[in-house]
Amino acid sequence: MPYPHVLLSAAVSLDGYLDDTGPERLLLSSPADFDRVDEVRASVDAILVGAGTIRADNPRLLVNSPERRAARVAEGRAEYPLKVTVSGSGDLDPAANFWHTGGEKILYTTDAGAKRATVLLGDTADVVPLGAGLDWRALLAHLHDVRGVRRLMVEGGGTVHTQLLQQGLADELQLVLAPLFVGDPAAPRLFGPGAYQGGRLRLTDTRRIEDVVLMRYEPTAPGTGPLETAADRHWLRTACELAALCPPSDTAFSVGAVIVAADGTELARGHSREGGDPVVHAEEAALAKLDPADPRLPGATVYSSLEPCAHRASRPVPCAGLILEAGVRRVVTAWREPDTFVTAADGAGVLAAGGVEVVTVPGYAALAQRPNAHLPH
Ligand SMILES: NC(=O)C1=CN([C@@H]2O[C@H](COP(=O)(O)OP(=O)(O)OC[C@H]3O[C@@H](n4cnc5c(N)ncnc54)[C@H](OP(=O)(O)O)[C@@H]3O)[C@@H](O)[C@H]2O)C=CC1
Ligand SMILES: Nc1c(N[C@@H]2O[C@H](COP(=O)(O)O)[C@@H](O)[C@H]2O)[nH]c(=O)[nH]c1=O
Repeated sequence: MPYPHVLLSAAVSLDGYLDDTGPERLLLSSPADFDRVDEVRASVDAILVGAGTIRADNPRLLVNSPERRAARVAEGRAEYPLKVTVSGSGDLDPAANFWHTGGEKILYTTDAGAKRATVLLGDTADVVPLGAGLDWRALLAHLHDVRGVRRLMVEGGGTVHTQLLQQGLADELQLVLAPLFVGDPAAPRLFGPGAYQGGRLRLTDTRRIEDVVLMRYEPTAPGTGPLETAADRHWLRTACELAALCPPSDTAFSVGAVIVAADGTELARGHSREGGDPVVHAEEAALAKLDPADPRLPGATVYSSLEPCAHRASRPVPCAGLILEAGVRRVVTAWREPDTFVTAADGAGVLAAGGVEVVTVPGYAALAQRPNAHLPH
């Protein structure tokens, strides 16, 4: 199920706080950084904040630059991004600036919250109940499928940021570190307690902006169950892109594969026909780079642009068998094998029968097929 690209944005003090406990919003960003935030807002389809931020800050969440708004309109987009909020209670102040500035507004809430919010808000906003609880995946799917949102900027607060990161739904973090301290344990923190990915995130950019530092990160750790995470999509895209390195062939697929440890460390990568071997497969090439006794293998995820093979003429063991032998318990793939070379190959079935969690992400099938466009499938 496709979701928007989710960008978490926040400014944080040196001691990790998002705000103080005073009545006014704490300005952590510098003037130039607020302008950068405005630029990011102008680039997205929707901006989301939690109900706690509406209560604490009474934000407008506008694109303030007239030039940026004009550019959006010139591109055929709405002048302002869609404004999105979440509330379990539905207890929202109808006089808040959020509802009376900018473009369209949407509230995601519970069934009980929707009853309360509808009374309070009338037709000021589109009120969308998501059931007894608030399911973030349902929210993201609704934004993508019903509202056409492809890029979502999340501007907090900490409760919302924490959930999206812990549930593996954040594609990107844009954090600004401000040179000041809050020092009040009652103040809201950027990230709360709970289960985060182990290991390190990927640092993709740093930039000095006056006296603050912008840091951009991407989560790296694979998901752990049947649902794909943002990090899974990142690694699967890498696998698909690796297939471009394959020497051309009219008699075999071009496939890329990456093996990633549970903490997000890349262990090995490979592609079809790598290193002058005319028949080696991507998963096989990647696994061959690892010690079979590597203790990280049982917790690792194999990403392969094409479903691992179930039958081979050129080798004794197909890739599904190699993966089982390696003790890997999770495989993420973009494209189920068509009948081009082997009829009814079912590598996913072989893996599942061996106890491996196989996750297929159809949204990446076109990318996996691109280097194989000359083959019938
Ligand atoms: N420095 C910065 O960059 C930023 C700072 N901030 C600061 O953050 C603080 C607010 O953060 P915080 O208090 O964590 O509030 P949030 O903005 O994260 O909102 C939390 C509220 O959202 C609703 N909500 C969130 N998740 C769920 C869920 N799974 N199910 C149901 N409802 C949910 C609930 O609303 P309800 O209570 O209605 O049920 C909850 O109380 C403010 O002080 C603000 O200034 C905010 C944004 C950016
Ligand atoms: N304090 C703080 C942020 N706070 C965010 O900005 C929102 C208010 O924006 P506006 O409606 O335009 O005034 C607020 O609700 C919160 O999401 N953001 C930042 O980049 N840096 C900061 O220092």
